[in-house]
Amino acid sequence: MYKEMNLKEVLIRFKPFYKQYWKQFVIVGIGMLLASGGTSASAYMIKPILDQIFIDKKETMLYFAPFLFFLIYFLKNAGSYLQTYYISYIGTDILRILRSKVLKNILRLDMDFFKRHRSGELISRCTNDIGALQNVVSSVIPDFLTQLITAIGLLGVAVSQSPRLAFFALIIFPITIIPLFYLVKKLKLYARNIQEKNSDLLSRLGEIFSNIELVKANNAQEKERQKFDQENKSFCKIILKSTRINALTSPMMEVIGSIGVAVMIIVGGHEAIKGNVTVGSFFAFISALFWSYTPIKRLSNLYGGLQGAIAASERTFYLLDLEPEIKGGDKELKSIKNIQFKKVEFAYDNSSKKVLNGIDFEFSKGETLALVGMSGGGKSSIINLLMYFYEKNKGEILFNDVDIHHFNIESLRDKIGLVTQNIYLFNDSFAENVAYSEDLDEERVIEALKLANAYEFVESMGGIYAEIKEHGKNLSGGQKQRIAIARALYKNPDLLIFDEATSALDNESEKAIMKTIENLKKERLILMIAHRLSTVENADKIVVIDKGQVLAIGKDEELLKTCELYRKFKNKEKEMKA
Ligand SMILES: Nc1ncnc2c1ncn2[C@@H]1O[C@H](COP(=O)(O)OP(=O)(O)OP(=O)(O)O)[C@@H](O)[C@H]1O
Repeated sequence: MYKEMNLKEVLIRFKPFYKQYWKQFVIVGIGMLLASGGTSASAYMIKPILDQIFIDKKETMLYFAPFLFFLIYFLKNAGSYLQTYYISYIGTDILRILRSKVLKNILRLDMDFFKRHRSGELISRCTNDIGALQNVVSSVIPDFLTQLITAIGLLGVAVSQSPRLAFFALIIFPITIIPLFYLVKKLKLYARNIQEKNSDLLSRLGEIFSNIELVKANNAQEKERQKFDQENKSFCKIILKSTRINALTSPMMEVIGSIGVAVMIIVGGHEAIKGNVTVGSFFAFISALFWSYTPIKRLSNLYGGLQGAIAASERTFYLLDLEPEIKGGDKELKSIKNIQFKKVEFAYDNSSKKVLNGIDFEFSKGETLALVGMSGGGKSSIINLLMYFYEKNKGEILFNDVDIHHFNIESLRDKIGLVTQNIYLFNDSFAENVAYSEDLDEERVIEALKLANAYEFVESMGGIYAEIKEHGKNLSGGQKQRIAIARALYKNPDLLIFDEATSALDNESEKAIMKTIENLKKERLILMIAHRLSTVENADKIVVIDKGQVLAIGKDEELLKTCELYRKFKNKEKEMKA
């Protein structure tokens, strides 16, 4: 699904982000040089201390050396501080930008994308994956660079003390690296699996909590826990596998490395006995070699950590690169006067199963159009196409005689107010919920609430600035629906769409809202879907949809005469009422 990347590709992708931080990078560079140089300088100091103080017994060195030691350690640690803080600053800030870019791009994507990905998975991508990158950018990469410079510096000291001994060391050194390659490959694979399992885990939790009523009503707590446990177990299993490999790297390298150091003691000891190197040089050499072992070992561990970042980068850049298929055009939709469907065909997911198969209808400003028909007939799919959530496969959807694909998507959706069965409320005040995407205007909020027959109950709950808690859990189904209707009305759209929007209302409220809708229609187009035919019998046009096709179009009394399916629906409703 996402393109595999190597470290170089990941670093290249980060390049545009790095540019603005050049000043901080200069400070980090100075810090790194000081920190790494300090370690090498301490190793280098061993030779003059041993040779001049202990062997040549020079007293001046006795006073000079401790001062130099303090200075070296001061600079080394000041460098370490500068490097740690500024690299963390760069990392944190880059990831703040990246997180925001990822969300911006995700929000641009087609509705289809959101149907294919579970929300838990997307949350995990925006938090865990980017969190993994943060850890790496602000700690692993700088640590990696410091350790690398330190190791090079120390090896330089070793070479300067005795090139002959260093030559032996350099033969042994690569042997310790070989097993690393195998381990690192494994670590990358595990890192990718860990991130996938983690997002599975979050998705499952998200599903449990958002369906909590269903879970409790069916006493499915135990079943859900068992399903969660399975995911939880496989998540832990993969973490342990990765930890095992990670934990193995360092000891393995140390054991192999100790053989190398043992050989160096024999060879170096011989050289010292023969007088080819001074005692100071020998100790400086061995110290540099010993000390270089710590950064090399750390490097191997950090390289393992980098694999996690590469896997996280693959997933993050995949999201950042995704393009919506529905792009729309440049034309601004200023107002809607007329809407026409001409032989529209549509299938979800490019499948061969056509959900709409040649839909034709038309309606204009001042008219109410109702879509009725059997469940699964394709009514909501028509609305999905009108909102441009999906692209039709064939035919034309015309707004004022111009096809939908010419219009800028934002300008199109600005002109449409959509109220669906699913009500979305935010933990915010009534006023904020009604004004939602637009600026809050108190008078307009009150007017919209009054039109939606909701002002009275909002007043009784503390007024328009009272908070809606837990996504509307303190409201009844009908109350929530009235807030959603007020939100659609606040936008003052040209086209109002009600998809089963009055189904949760009692008869009184429904009648009141239908009256409002009737008053609103003069300046607008109204599209309604309703299972209760009584709701739509006053519509100017009723379109009977069956199996993705238009069976008949007409007013209530016409359809009662001409359309058998409509008659059947109407009779069924009468029987139910009786
Ligand atoms: N996102 C989707 N992906 C794939 N198929 C879908 C999707 N949404 C709906 N369908 C299918 O499209 C067909 C038409 O569904 P649609 O929701 O448009 O019907 P409807 O007339 O609005 O039904 P209802 O009255 O029950 O809401 C159904 O067979 C449904 O299974």
